[in-house]
Amino acid sequence: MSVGQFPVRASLRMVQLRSLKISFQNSRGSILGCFQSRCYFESLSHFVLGSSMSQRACSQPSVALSIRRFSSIRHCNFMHKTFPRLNANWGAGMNGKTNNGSTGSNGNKSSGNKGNNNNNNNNNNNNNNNPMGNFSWKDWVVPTLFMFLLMNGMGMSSADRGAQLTFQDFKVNYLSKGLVRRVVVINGAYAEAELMSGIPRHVGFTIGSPDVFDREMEEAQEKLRIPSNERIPISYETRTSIWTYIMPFVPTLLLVGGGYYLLMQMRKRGPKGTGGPFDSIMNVGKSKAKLFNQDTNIKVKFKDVAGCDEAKAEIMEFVNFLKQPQRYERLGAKIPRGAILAGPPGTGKTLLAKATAGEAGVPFLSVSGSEFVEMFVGVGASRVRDLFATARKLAPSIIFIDEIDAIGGAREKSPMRANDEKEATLNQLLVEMDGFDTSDHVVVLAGTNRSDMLDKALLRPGRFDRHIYLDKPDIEGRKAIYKVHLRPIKLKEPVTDTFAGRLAAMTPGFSGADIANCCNEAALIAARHNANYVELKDFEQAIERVIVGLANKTRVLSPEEKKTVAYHEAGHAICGWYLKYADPLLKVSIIPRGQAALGYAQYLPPDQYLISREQFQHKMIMALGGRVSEELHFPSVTTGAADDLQKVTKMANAMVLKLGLSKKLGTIVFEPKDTQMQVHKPFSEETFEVIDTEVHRLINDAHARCKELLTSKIDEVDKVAKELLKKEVITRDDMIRLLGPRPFKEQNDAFRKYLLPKDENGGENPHNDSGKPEPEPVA
Ligand SMILES: Nc1ncnc2c1ncn2[C@@H]1O[C@H](COP(=O)(O)OP(=O)(O)OP(=O)(O)O)[C@@H](O)[C@H]1O
Repeated sequence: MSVGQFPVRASLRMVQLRSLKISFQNSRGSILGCFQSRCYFESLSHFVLGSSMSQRACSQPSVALSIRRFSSIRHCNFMHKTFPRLNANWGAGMNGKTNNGSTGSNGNKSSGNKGNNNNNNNNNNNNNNNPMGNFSWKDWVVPTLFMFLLMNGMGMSSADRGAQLTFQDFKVNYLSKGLVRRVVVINGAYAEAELMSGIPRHVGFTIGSPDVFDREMEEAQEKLRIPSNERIPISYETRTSIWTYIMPFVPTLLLVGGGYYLLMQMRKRGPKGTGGPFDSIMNVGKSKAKLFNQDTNIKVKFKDVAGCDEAKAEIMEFVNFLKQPQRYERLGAKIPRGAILAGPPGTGKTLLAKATAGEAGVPFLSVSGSEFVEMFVGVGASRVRDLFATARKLAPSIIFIDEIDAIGGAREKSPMRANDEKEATLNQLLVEMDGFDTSDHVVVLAGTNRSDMLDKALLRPGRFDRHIYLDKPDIEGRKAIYKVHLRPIKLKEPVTDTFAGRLAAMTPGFSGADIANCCNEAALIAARHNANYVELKDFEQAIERVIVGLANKTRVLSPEEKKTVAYHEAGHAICGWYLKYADPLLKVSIIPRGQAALGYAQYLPPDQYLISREQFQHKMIMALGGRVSEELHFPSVTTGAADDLQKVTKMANAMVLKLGLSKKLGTIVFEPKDTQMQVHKPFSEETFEVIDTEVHRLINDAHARCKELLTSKIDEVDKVAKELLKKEVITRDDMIRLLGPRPFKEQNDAFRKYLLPKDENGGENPHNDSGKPEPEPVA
């Protein structure tokens, strides 16, 4: 009996048994199809044979994805399509039942007599309504493949094994009835009996061991009195599953597949345009330079770079060359290939390079020296090659390498300390700069804070022929930079020369970046107070914040500590007031600020390039003012002068060792360069002793002179300290009120020009601020 001729009786029995049904559903819950294990059909045939084995037979490994009432099989298109005859019979059976008034599989009550045609129509309707129709073959492939593999994975398909029995069942139902043609023992563990005819063709059962099975078969046949020449032949086979071959490769396949999938995911999720880490591996040798051109529109122009006119003039030549190369070439001039922009941090090197590109209107490739450095040898060199190749393609163009010291540092002489990757990168840079001739119209600009440590080969003419030094701006430079950065700031009045000059005078030693930061801070402070404009007081606060840090409100000093700080700062202030070469005093405060300062006195040093011996000595006396004041006013001194003492020692050492300002030691310098390690002392023991005594003498002298000064001004120190304790902050005006005008003319011209009130600094007082003759400086 074939499955196609499946009788109604059997199907009804199955409904009662609530047998297995495998269904595939998509994510929306629609049934894609269902699948009935062969064992299931085989088990049906056992019912037909009147066997009670079907339930056991259905205990085939659990392949069911969902177990439902068998009746819902009506929705299974797969069954309808695959087994049309079964489908027809099935429909007849089910509907035959419902026609009799019982509840149909879908719970609907049917009425009226409808023949098979109607049933088929119903089925067709069901098919049409079936959501499965919307799915493509792809929806079938994965689940079907999965099922196939799963069933193979169970060792052998149910078709291989036939119905599952016990040896006892086999003896009673098959052997004793003479239905068995032959038996095959598979893998020594499973016996498959081929039947004479009918369905199933095979039945099977597990055995303990072949020997025992042989014996039991012998005994069973003996008991059944089967003559020895008619005994069932038993053969032995070894069968292997497809999985036996596949399984060893599965971990590898999973690893490779998983890795590939992860890479793909990372690539998808990487930052836009970069392609994620996958791309970074692939493009490891590519230059990371950022390209700016007319499209990306470099908005920086020379007018935005203030206070470095000489540097601008130098670099302007590059711009002219890139704009009109023939003007130079027709006279046989070769334009310099590159320029090193050197100088302290924040002095506008990058800004100047950008402005050059902005003015020239040519592509600008900007890269940082550190971007060439990679763990792998050769990557840096490859990036350099790529950078220059790109620049040549885009010519005329500008390459800007910021922080070139990262790759251009002097090569190590000792092989022990050599760095292959760094040297390979530098060599490639040297080659590329030699390699392109001036007709390439590529200009290389490089920025560094440490031009002293660059390799000499890089600096020779023909490579970086121009060395442009950008120093911290002087008062006029600062004024110009303030004017640039005040442009976007909302002030009450338009920026005047005096306003910018006043700010510039208050910020000696500030770099362009400091000034930009200061302007921004002032705007932030004004915004914090909800002000409509940014005012001078906001700038003053911002400057104070940049110089000495934020007021430290959490650091609370005891009254005793506060008194010590007040006298300490008053000592500094008095020294500053009565010493001829002291810088103008702006403010004294005993409010703790920043990390360590418990108080501070703010002076305005001039832009000064030469310092005399007297000026040095006065600076040392001023620095010692705090400690000496403590000595004079308290029984014991504190640690508060640690920083001052460090400064004084440094100054004394510099005077003796570096500046030739010691009379005893004379004009000899012993200060080693910062870059060199000092192994041997470059002086004899006698000279060492002289140095030692000279340093001591200078400090002791300064201390004695400071003590002399503060003892003579003990009342003034007292007044200032008391005022400080009362107000915490005193200004120059308070000092004038307490002590009278300073007896010396201020040395700082910028201070006199922008910060001194007119009446204090009128043309009538050429000598000093008080109008009295200057006293003799403290000798
Ligand atoms: N001469 C200047 N004129 C106007 N603004 C300036 C000037 N110099 C510096 N700045 C301001 O300081 C910022 C930082 O300057 P820049 O990056 O050019 O400094 P740098 O010299 O390259 O510093 P580093 O050596 O640390 O790289 C600039 O964006 C600009 O706002």
